Amino acid sequence: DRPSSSSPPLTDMAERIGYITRVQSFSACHRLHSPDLSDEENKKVYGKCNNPNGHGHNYKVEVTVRGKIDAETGMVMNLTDLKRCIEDVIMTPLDHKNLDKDVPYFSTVVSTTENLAVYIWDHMVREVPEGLLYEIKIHETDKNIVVYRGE
Ligand SMILES: Nc1nc2c(c(=O)[nH]1)N=C([C@H](O)[C@H](O)COP(=O)(O)OP(=O)(O)OP(=O)(O)O)CN2
Ligand SMILES: [Zn+2]
Repeated sequence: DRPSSSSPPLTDMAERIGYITRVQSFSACHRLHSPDLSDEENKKVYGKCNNPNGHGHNYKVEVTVRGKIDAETGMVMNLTDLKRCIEDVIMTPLDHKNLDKDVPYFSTVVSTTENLAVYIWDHMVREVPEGLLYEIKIHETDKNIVVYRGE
């Protein structure tokens, strides 16, 4: 039977799932050079991005978490906490750095945006509450965008 207009609104007991995203930009330089290829092959594969002195990007990263909207707080997680995770995982180790020279991970892994997304995922997944990390999306340029979801 339909509740009368005077009855309190039905509390929605269904589990509601939300996706929240925080965006952060950072600047870094790199050179696309695979240790598994010869210098000639590197030049062939990466072209101008293999120039020895490297180049820079203003990367824009979108970190998305997915989870239940908490009935009491109304939050999937506090975006202030996500901001701190981004500071620790992205800004401190990557901002204004040379990815290949300042980040040990990229001393043996070519610093493509795909690999950068994997790096950020692997470190972010340890920082956010278990099971919540959904997606890392990186805009390397206005035209180049990479998505990684932990697969
Ligand atoms: N699959 C990938 N391909 C390329 C990557 C990458 O990370 N993954 N990265 C590069 C270079 O880093 C380069 O800086 C970006 O490529 P490009 O689009 O050529 O950059 P432009 O500045 O030339 O931008 P346009 O506006 O398209 O000219 C290359 N490939
Ligand atoms: Zn580049």
